[in-house]
Amino acid sequence: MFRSSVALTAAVRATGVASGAVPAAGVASISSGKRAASTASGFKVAVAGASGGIGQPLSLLLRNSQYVSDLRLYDIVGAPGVAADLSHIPSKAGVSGYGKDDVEAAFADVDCVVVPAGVPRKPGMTRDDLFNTNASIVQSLAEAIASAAPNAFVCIISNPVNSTVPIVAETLKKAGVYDPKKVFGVTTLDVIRANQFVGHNQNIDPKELDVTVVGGHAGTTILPLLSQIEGAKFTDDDIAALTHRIQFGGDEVVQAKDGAGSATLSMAVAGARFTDRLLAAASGVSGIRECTFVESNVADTPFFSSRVQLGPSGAEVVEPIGPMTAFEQANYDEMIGTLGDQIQKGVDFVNRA
Ligand SMILES: NC(=O)c1ccc[n+]([C@@H]2O[C@H](COP(=O)([O-])OP(=O)(O)OC[C@H]3O[C@@H](n4cnc5c(N)ncnc54)[C@H](O)[C@@H]3O)[C@@H](O)[C@H]2O)c1
Ligand SMILES: O=C(O)C[C@H](O)C(=O)O
Repeated sequence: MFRSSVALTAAVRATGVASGAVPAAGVASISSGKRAASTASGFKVAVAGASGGIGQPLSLLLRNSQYVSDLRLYDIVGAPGVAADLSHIPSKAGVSGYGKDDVEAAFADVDCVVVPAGVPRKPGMTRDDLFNTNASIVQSLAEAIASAAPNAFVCIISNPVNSTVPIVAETLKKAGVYDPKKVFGVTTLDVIRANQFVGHNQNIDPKELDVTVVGGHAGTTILPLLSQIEGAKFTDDDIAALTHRIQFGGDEVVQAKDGAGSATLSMAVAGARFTDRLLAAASGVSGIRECTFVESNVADTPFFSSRVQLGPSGAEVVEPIGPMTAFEQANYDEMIGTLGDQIQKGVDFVNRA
């Protein structure tokens, strides 16, 4: 009743991460530091930044995904240790860890690379303040993907997403391997926050919701379309307060962690949900529609997060934004220039002289 018009529940049940499904018990066949050979049907998935605050719980969740047969953990520090730890969790799937100099081996022929590598915010910082450090990290990882896994899906978590996704796209273009259907900015945390905050406001189970959140992933560029939630009834004050909380939910966590980083556990759940659904769609499960930041022409910027129909080739159909209220349109009009500037900043970074 309250859901957006999507086949959400079926998709959740079909994928497994959300329900914590673990494949049948077996002996982990791969020890850390070695290249994995798949022992179960599924996809080869690499996590870049696997030892970090997001990387570890995300890898744990992906370890339990029915769609992952070979999990490669890459980080400049600590990945073999994380892989050794995960390898003791019963699964037929392989898991292996790779250090600083082994990025090519980590990514070799994988089907999907998920990237939570890079520094997180501290209180008082914007996501854009991370650009100077994270732009180079993401660019170098994109170069390795272009070389070792040119056909892989690439799921970018590293901030500022509004700029790091264009950096990946431009880097892959330069290498001649860019497929716009395969590069995704992971904005799922905005969606799960919206589900949680709206669910409590409307007194319904947040797990029954799948709020459409469009735009980008930074402050006012995050635009939840609360008017598109079927059956919900909001006051104008609710809409203003919920919209602001969804836009600035990241700041709540940064402030509460008080210098120790930003959202990690909720992001791991969001990253695992997106990856699992992408892989489910790639394996032939139909009807999967997720909000994600992709190249498209549905808005006035070359990249935009909106609902995307996922399939074997990736982003198969980018759906239009749909009807917006005057409040939502005003928010869109106010932020779209900023979003365009942040995208252009990423493009310029790669194409600088
Ligand atoms: N998209 C989102 O919704 C979202 C949500 C939360 C955090 N983030 C972003 O995710 C990133 C990671 O956050 P975190 O809390 O996990 O940070 P973290 O510092 O805990 O972990 C980052 C990891 O990246 C690794 N790393 C650094 N350079 C690397 C490289 N060149 N190759 C491989 N690994 C490298 C580090 O060694 C570290 O283990 C940040 O940029 C943060 O802003 C995005
Ligand atoms: O807020 C941050 O810096 C991390 C992340 O983008 C979030 O939305 O929690």
